Amino acid sequence: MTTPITSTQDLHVQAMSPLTPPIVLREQLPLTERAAQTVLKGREAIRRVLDGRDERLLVIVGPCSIHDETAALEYADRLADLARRVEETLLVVMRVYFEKPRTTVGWKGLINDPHLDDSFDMQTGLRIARRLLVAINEKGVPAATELLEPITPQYLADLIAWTAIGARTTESPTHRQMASGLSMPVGFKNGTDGDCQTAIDALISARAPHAFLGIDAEGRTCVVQTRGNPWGHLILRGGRGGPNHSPEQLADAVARLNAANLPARVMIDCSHANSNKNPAEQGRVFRSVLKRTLEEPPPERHLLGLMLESHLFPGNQPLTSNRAALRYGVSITDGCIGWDETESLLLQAHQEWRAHLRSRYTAAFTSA
Ligand SMILES: O=C[C@H](O)[C@H](O)COP(=O)(O)O
Ligand SMILES: C=C(OP(=O)(O)O)C(=O)O
Repeated sequence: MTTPITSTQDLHVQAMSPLTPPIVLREQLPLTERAAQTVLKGREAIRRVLDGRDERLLVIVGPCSIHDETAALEYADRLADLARRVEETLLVVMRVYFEKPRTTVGWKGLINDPHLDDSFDMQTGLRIARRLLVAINEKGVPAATELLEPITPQYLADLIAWTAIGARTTESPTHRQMASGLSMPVGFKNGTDGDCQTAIDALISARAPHAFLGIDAEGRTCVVQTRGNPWGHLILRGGRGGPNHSPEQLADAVARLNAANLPARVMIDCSHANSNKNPAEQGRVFRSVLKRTLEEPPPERHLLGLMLESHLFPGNQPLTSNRAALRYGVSITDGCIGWDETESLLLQAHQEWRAHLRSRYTAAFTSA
């Protein structure tokens, strides 16, 4: 008589439910011609800002997380109009964040739990995310997101112009490998400890080719071989010790990028630990970084752009699955600045940057 074999795996797994393969969702919600143009033009514009062919500032702005399609579309409409008004000086890309990394536990974003009730209907989450990205790109607004699950890009990456790897995953080999195969520029945040070396190591890693386990468009597990992504860049977001956007901290980051033979262009995230998670601080950080940059002589301009967490209305609110109890256009994750402040910050940046560029052109013309 044989002894029954005791099961040794899935001991802590409750259930597994198969998902529609990426190719099926992509066929059901296809990349339209207009959306593709927005993605391609957005990525090319970002690459031009990154390598200095375009002197505009890149501004990644939008909600901390998306939980309500209607509010996201209203935000995109407003941003489309504002982006046109400031396009001479600012390249505006909307934060359309569907995946939230958590320090411990909490709501993990619209893809993970679209009904906000721990039902984890990711099939619907992916569908809403894709539908929203098509609609936002159709409005001519390029989209930025954080990619957290390495499965997600097969479902959505054709609609993304710019990606972040967050503070909690910058050190993860999986995310560095994923970034090495992504088609768009990728910003790496410094780690939650505030040290930018983790992100610099990530930049080196993501520029290199990798081979790793992933999925293809049909959803089959496969070996993915990448070419390396040359469009990685550093984002300073502060850390446990406080903000890291001071002139000295920026100079230190630039020195480290130079030492690693990486392009010395840095984005400053005005939110997160750079504002001590206080949304009221974001405007002050934005204005102070901008003012400093305006005073720097042009060849030393290391500021690539700025990030703002902004929604239709300021602040945040506790999450509840009772949607009727949620205030419209208010974040359910980190506190955001409201639309009025967003508009005034971007318009002010536009005016100051335009005056700055014009005075430089005039000086160049006069001295020629
Ligand atoms: O941007 C959002 C949050 O800062 C991030 O998801 C971490 O949030 P938590 O520390 O509240 O989990
Ligand atoms: C989670 C985010 O940022 P960080 O990784 O800097 O905490 C974010 O930008 O939503």
